[in-house]
Amino acid sequence: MTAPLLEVNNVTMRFGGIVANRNVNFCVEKGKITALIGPNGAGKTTMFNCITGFYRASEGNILLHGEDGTQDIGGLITRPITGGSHLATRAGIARTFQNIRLFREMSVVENLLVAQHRQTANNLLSGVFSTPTYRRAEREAVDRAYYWLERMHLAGDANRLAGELPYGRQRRLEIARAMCTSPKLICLDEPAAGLNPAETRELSEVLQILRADHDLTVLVIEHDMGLVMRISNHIVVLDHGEVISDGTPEHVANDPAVIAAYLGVSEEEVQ
Ligand SMILES: Nc1ncnc2c1ncn2[C@@H]1O[C@H](COP(=O)(O)OP(=O)(O)OP(=O)(O)O)[C@@H](O)[C@H]1O
Repeated sequence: MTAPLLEVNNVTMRFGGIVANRNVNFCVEKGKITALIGPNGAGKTTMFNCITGFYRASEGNILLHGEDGTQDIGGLITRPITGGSHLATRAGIARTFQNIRLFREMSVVENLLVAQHRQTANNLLSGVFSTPTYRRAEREAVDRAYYWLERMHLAGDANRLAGELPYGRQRRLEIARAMCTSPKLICLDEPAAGLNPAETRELSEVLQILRADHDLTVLVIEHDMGLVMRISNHIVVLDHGEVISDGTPEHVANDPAVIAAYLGVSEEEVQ
């Protein structure tokens, strides 16, 4: 096992009396594709929201390791005054959403430039006076946007309105936008939802290319088991908020606890 990029340690997340995640532990290895799966209501999206800094876990911690040290995601989002989920993005965690959230009235390329706002907007004065540093940052942002459009096979759509793209392309645009933040870890929430089989195949190729060519680490929630088994190096299974299985695709696919959870029967009935 290579070094973990992300560690989820004893995370419990409560909404009043509802326990969405209970004492969850798992690691995301650097340069691998890890899938988080489980039946509906298992707590996958809640876990994602904790990892990406949208929620502060009620208990436990989530650590992102990097060459620049270790960041505690819960600590970043609750930092006094400046804290928030943007600090998780800044630390190197990007995400896409179950329901696509693009700027629909902006062009495709504008969506990618907005994502790079932090890199380009050094300060107000450099923008007003269009200093050489500011112009270089702008050029780099445009280059990065077109680079990811090419990689996601969207270059021909650069000037179309994002909201006018077919659904499968909008999904790829969300991934391109996340990649423009130069993440260490990209978290994809049901990227194949609503895609037809051809689009799903294309998505699986894109994810494998991202991992192989860019040494990217991917954490994905997905219900399409064909896709999960094809692309994942490691699978974590949640049921009723708890981890019930963790291992290779072969291990998880043959685990009686996982089969029971998906069939809605007890483990003894499967064995
Ligand atoms: N903001 C919230 N307030 C109260 N309960 C919540 C909230 N978010 C999630 N829950 C509850 O937590 C549990 C886990 O929900 P979650 O959305 O994380 O599951 P999931 O595995 O992502 O489900 P699905 O596969 O259907 O998207 C559910 O019982 C859900 O009703």
